[in-house]
Amino acid sequence: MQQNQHIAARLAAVNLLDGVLQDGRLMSELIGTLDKLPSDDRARAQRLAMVTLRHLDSADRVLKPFLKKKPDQRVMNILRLGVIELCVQKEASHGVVNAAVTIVGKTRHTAHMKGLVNAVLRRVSEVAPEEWGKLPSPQMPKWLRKPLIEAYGNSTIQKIEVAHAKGAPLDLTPKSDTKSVEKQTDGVALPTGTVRLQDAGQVSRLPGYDTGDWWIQDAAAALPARILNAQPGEKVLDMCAAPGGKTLQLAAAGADVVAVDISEKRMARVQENLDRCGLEADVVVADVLEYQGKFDAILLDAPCSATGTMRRHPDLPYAKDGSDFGTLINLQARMLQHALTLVNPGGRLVYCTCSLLPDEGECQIDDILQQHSNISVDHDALNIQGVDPDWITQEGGLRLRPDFWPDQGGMDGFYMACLKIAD
Ligand SMILES: C[S@@+](CC[C@H](N)C(=O)[O-])C[C@H]1O[C@@H](n2cnc3c(N)ncnc32)[C@H](O)[C@@H]1O
Repeated sequence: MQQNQHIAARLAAVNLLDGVLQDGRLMSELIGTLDKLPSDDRARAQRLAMVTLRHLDSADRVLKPFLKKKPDQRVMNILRLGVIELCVQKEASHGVVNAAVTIVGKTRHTAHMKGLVNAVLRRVSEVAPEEWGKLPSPQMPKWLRKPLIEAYGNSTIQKIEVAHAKGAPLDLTPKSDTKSVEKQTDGVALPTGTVRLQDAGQVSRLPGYDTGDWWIQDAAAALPARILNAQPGEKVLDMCAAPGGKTLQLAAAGADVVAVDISEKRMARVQENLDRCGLEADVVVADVLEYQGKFDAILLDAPCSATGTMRRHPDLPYAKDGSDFGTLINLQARMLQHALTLVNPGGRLVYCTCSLLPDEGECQIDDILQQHSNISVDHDALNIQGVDPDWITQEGGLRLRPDFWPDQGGMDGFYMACLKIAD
């Protein structure tokens, strides 16, 4: 029975890999396919698929000498999963090889590859686990690596790849008191006030979850709202708000917050989070491009490539190929232009994206500054606790990268800038 369950989880992991690598779908879109599995198997399947995607380049390097010709994608994914189980999960070789052979035998068009899978994984199990630690960090796919090397240079990209391979810890934003959240969760407070947990386990079981003392938010993602520095009673618009980490920060600061997002489903999560944390905001489902009103301060967290979140979402560079980035860059520019019409004179706007691509960050701000003589960058806004002056860019924004804070567990890639609108 136990053995069958493990086969079920491994089979589901291979199906997830097929979904990402063959069909170009994100893991978040595929999770629903696991609904029939018991929760332990579901978690195991997701974990196995995520670790395999995170180390895909290394798994392929290990397999290459043992394959005269690359087999079809499904067989390749079964082999990749086997390599990861042997080299990362350190599972016993007989169980890994038997499971892989069983899975390859389950599908008619791959069943004839049982012998190859058996032979390759047996040979991998003899040499690879020891060699694994000597491999370079897995590289991201070329379509993304190339523009990022152009933007940051080869050595920075190598450091970012080291950070991606490590994955991400769990970061919490305290509702009010950092010290008590640090103590309650046994976490460590980072210089910017985020509390970081290395081995969190199930989030809803952590102390302070039910009482809404904190919410999950990467340390980098917590900075745009800190830079906006909303004041009690100020009228603040959170554009593109769901799932609501920044809405919660703005509401916790005592601002009068309107949170707008086009996704009804995601906005239901914003309301749930507000309720859990005992905070209030006006939650509106709408297209921000059509939304009207006047505000003292605006936070625009525009939809983007999400390339800054790859350490958390290793499926992203495989499910995407960059073909939709032009549309996103255009949408960001339109949202930014519209947002500026909603700010009161003398007000401020923080623009941000969880992207590593300068086209979605620095270039958007450069364009706005060229087009509007009444708008300037608020350099003083970046003067907040824990922000390293080295992170400040030429035009006055903040460029955050996964390779920053390497000894503390890194941070997501992010860009943000605070714009001032003249009176
Ligand atoms: C980067 S996420 C926002 C994350 C959020 N600010 C937070 O901190 O939790 C981008 C959001 O933009 C929303 N979005 C995309 N196009 C939109 C539009 N035209 N109008 C409103 N929201 C939109 C998506 O539904 C998504 O929730």
